Amino acid sequence: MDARFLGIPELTEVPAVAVVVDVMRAFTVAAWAFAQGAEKIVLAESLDEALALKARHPDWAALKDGPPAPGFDAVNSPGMLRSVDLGGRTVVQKTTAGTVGALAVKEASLVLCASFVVAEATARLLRTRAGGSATFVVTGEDGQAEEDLACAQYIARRAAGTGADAADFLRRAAESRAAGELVEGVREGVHPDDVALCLELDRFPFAMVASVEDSLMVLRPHEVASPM
Ligand SMILES: O=C(O)[C@H](CS(=O)(=O)O)OP(=O)(O)O
Ligand SMILES: [Mg+2]
Repeated sequence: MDARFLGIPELTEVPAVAVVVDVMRAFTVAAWAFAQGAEKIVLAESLDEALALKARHPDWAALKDGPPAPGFDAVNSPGMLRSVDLGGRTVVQKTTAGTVGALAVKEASLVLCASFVVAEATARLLRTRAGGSATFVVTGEDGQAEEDLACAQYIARRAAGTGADAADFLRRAAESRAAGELVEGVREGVHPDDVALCLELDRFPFAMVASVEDSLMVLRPHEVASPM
């Protein structure tokens, strides 16, 4: 597979196929939201847009990163979200890196949002749909976030059918600055299990596909059949 790895500021043209990677924590959280029953996730451009959507749809659940805030129902923490029943609900998500990265490639023909918990399903979907090339958006730290780069490189290797020892990639993520900040309590809205949950390889069998629906960027789970 012809894979390019770019930070959000480096996205100067619209890629055909984009894989937007945010391990800690937006797209681990998104996968957990689907596991908890969410029907879809609307990726909001701003906190104000998230609140406006919530005001228009009071039954939707609004989620942001950082500390809890008035008007929001949840924070960007897989450890906290895994005990919330989201059956049939729409979630509105706004975070610092992940949702921004997905919105930056909203015009691509195929947009996948990914993390380690959906790595194999994402790679499998790429094998069938990518046509041999993909741009991986490394959302954290302007493309330098080690947890996102490691996950992107792992998925690219799996999509190419190249052998990849997951342990090396997971170790890089575990030693990343983001993991350290989450463990040390530098970041807010954190559950003690968050880092471990972000490092659970292939916890979920679905990939996550984002597309524009009624002018909103909407993320949905996409079941990927296992090879026979
Ligand atoms: O919630 C997160 O882990 C980060 C935000 S911050 O670095 O904690 O402020 O957002 P994400 O978009 O999920 O990287
Ligand atoms: Mg991140």
